[in-house]
Order: sequence, then C-alpha cells, then structure tokens
Amino acid sequence: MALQLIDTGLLREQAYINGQWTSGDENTIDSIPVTNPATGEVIAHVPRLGEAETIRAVEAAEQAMTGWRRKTAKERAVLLRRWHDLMLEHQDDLAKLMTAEQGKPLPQAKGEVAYGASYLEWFAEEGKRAYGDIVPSHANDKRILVTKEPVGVVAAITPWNFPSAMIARKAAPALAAGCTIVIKPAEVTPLSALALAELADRAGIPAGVVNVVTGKASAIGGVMTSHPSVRKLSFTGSTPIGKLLIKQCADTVKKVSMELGGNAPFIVFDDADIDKAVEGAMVSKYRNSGQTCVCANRLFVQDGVYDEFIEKFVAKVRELSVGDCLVEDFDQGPLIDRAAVEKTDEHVQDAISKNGRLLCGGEQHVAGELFYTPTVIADATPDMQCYKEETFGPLAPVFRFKDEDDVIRMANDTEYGLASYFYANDLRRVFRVAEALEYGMVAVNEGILSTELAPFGGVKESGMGREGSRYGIDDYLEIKYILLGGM
Ligand SMILES: NC(=O)C1=CN([C@@H]2O[C@H](COP(=O)(O)OP(=O)(O)OC[C@H]3O[C@@H](n4cnc5c(N)ncnc54)[C@H](OP(=O)(O)O)[C@@H]3O)[C@@H](O)[C@H]2O)C=CC1
Ligand SMILES: O=C(O)CCCC(=O)O
Repeated sequence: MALQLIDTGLLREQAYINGQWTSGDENTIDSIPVTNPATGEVIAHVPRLGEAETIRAVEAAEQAMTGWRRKTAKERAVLLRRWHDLMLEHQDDLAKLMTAEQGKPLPQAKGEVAYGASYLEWFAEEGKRAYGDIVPSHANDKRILVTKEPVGVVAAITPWNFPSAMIARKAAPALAAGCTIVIKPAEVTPLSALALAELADRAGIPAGVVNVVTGKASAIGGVMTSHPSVRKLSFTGSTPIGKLLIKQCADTVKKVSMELGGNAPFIVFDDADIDKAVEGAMVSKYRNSGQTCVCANRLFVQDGVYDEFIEKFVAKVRELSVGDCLVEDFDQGPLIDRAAVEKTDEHVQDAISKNGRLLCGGEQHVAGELFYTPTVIADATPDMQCYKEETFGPLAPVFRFKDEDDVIRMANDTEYGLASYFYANDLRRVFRVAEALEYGMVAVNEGILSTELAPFGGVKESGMGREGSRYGIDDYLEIKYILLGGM
C-alpha cells in the first residue's frame, strides 16, 4: 500500500548534506530499502553512504559553524521556533511516515512528533539563557569572567525506537547553543530523520547547520568518532555500541553524551493505589510494544497486593489489540525486526522453563511475523534472563517481594540505572525509596516520566549526560575562563 501523505515532499529518499539532497558519490552509490515492519513491504530507498560523504558532512558543519555561532541566541531561536511550528503543522504526515517505518500506533507516533517538537521550542528559549558569570576576583586589579561557548560540530547517532524525538532532543540543544550537527539515523528508520531535515530546510536553517547522513553505521560512526572537527558525540542506543563509541572517541578526546540501555524496576508497594499502579504499568510496559529504554522491564509487587495486582493487570493486558497500525487503530504494532521477536520469545521461554507462570501471551501474534502477543509471567525469579537483561519487547515478568530492603536490593541489582518507577502512598517511604534507587530518573505513582522540562538520563552503564531541561544545554557548551588584568 503506497504511503498517502498530504505533503509528498516530506518523503525524502536522499541524504541531506550542506543544504543539498544527495544520493552520494557515483562510485559508491548503493541503497538501503526501508520496510514497513507490519507488512514487510518496501516503502522507500535511501542511500547507503560511507566515509567520504560523512567527511563532507562534517566539513560542511565545520564551515557553517562560523555563521551559526555568530548569530544571536534570539536569531537562532526564531529559526528553531519555525522548525518546531513546521513539525506541528505536518504532525499527521510525520506520524504516518514514522508508523510506516517503525510500526508504532499512530497516536503514539503523533505524540512523539509533538514531544520532539517540544524540545525545539524549549531549547529555542533556553539558548537565550546560556549565561556566564563574573566571579569575585583574587586581586583588585583583575577581573574573572566566565563565558559559555558552543562546543563545536556535534555528531548524533540515533535509534529506531524514537526515530524523530531522539533527533530533535539532540539537535535542539546543539543548535540553540550555537553548534552545528551531523546526524546518523538508524538504518531501519531514516525517513523520519530525512523529513525533519526537509523541515529544517524549509524553516530557513542555513546550509550545513543540520546534516543527515544515511548509510553504513561503522563507516559513518568511524568518521564521527575520529574526525578532529567533531567535538562532541551524542548517542542513544544500546550499551555495547555506546561503549564502543566512547572508546573510539577517546583518541581525539571528544565530549560524549550517552543514553544507553535500561532495566527499569516498576515497584508496587502494599500501600499503593492498585488501580493507578495497573494503569501506570500498562503504559510503562507496553508503550511502543515494550521497545523503549525506559520501559518497565521487571515488575516487583509486594506480597499483600500481589494477587490483586496480577488479576487486574492481566485483565487489562488481555484487552490490548495488536495489528498493523497504518490500517487500523491498534494498541500495539509489530516489533522492529525478527531479532526483537526472537529475543522476547527467548526471555519468555526461559522464564517458563524456570517455573514462571504464563498468564497471557507468550507467542507470536497472528497479525504477522513481527507481532508478539502482550505477555505477563507471574512468579518471576532473579535467575531468569529477564531479570538481568533488557527484553525490549512486550513481556512483563512480575516478581514478588516481602519488604522494602528486599525490593531495593533487587531493583538496584543491575549494571543499568536509567528509569525506575514505584507506587506507594506513605510519604516517608516515598522519600526513602526515591533516594535509595540507583537510577537517573525515578517516577513516583506515574508510569511515564518523559518531558522536555526534565533532565532525561541515566547513571551506571545507562550512560552519561542529560537531555532536556535547563541542564540539557550544558552538554553542548564549553566554559571559558577569561582573566582581565591591569584593571
Ligand atoms: N537506549 C535506547 O533507547 C535503545 C536501546 N536499544 C537496545 O539495543 C538493542 C539493539 O538495538 P539496535 O538498534 O541494534 O541498537 P544499536 O545500539 O545497535 O543502534 C543504535 C544506533 O547506533 C548505530 N550503530 C550501530 N553500530 C554502530 C557502530 N559500530 N558505529 C556507529 N553507529 C552504530 C545504529 O545504526 P544502524 O541502525 O545503522 O545499525 C543506530 O543508529 C535493543 O534490543 C535494545 O535492547 C536499542 C535502541 C534504543
Ligand atoms: O527509548 C528511548 O530511546 C528514549 C525514550 C523516549 C522517552 O521516553 O523519552
């Protein structure tokens, strides 16, 4: 089925370098088919670019830095704001493109477009507040000034699970700070990225300030992590690739921001409002078919409310509809690829083999090869794979716990530290538990915590740096100390 867009100009099948659309060098020309994971249908092709084109993109970004950083914060804000407005104006088309290449339900895709745009709006304003300091001096004839400057050319590598918002979340603070950017989207979801580049172009963002290079991950990543003009790498994706990129950046000592994997605990205490906890677990676990780095990976429920929670939760999970979200309004679309289905099923079978009680799901869904039924497994135990590893699929393993110490120990028993959730009403417990969880983000009595207003990021092997909020621009700014003598 052909993609029906209101504005067909948003379906771009070329990379965007220095304000030009390009299929790459003639001698390296090759293309990547983009498929709809719901049907397997090829919906577009994008160029498979490599080192030469990435170097050109970095050089273009380097040249564009001069003019871009000289603009006032307000001038940059006007352009960012236009980009934001265009995203919202084309929200339906952008969502359709996203659902076609990624599979998520259309309302979630629309929500992601608005969420991505919110970073452009936020940082357009925040760029105006990149204040410096005048520090009390150590001598009467000297003055100490502290200013903030853009770090330089930024490289961004983004994942397929949020193909639009993860780009906006990096491009917005970079551009607001006065940096230029070269973006490598995930191979399977380049169309959302190219549509954003098209809108940046229409917004009047100058050539070279935003570049999108599609193609070979290792070749593009190799240039991004070694080219001396790139001063910062911002990555969202898996922990193993994040570690590799940090190592690669070491030789040229680049700044890095890393949003990596998670293993989020979702804890329900005896004193919680169980209906609210069930509601929170549904969105935290099954949003984007369980494919978010902040998804609840392990549900811990206290003895006294375990059976009640399970009963209510399973009833809701059974109601989830699954299917091709471009055709109908389903709650859950396909997983991204065969490997994702296999990993989810491996975790399910492993849990069952270790006496986990399968309460619903646990198999491929009839809707197609990449669909998996929303699954709940009770009596989960720490020897299961799903306790240690991020499933990144629609499996909710529910663990039973006795007391607070017990659950804090299990919640923190992981090398990850991104998002965590808990439901409780005792105020003292709320503070105790929030402080004891070794996570960059803690949601209390809520199942979704993402907003452009708050700092998103993890500790331990979940990464470094924060995106969004007033802290988010710091990663794109260098501090300069200026000493004025003989005053
Ligand atoms: N923290 C998060 O938000 C995410 C976590 N994950 C986790 O990672 C697992 C695997 O997902 P996957 O998509 O493979 O994640 P990856 O970490 O492999 O991919 C994320 C991005 O990194 C790129 N990339 C991969 N290898 C390199 C490289 N050598 N140099 C430079 N860039 C590279 C990818 O490009 P390309 O697509 O071209 O390979 C993509 O743009 C998931 O099952 C999930 O557990 C996945 C996505 C997001
Ligand atoms: O999964 C991710 O890669 C980011 C989570 C999206 C969000 O909630 O901000």
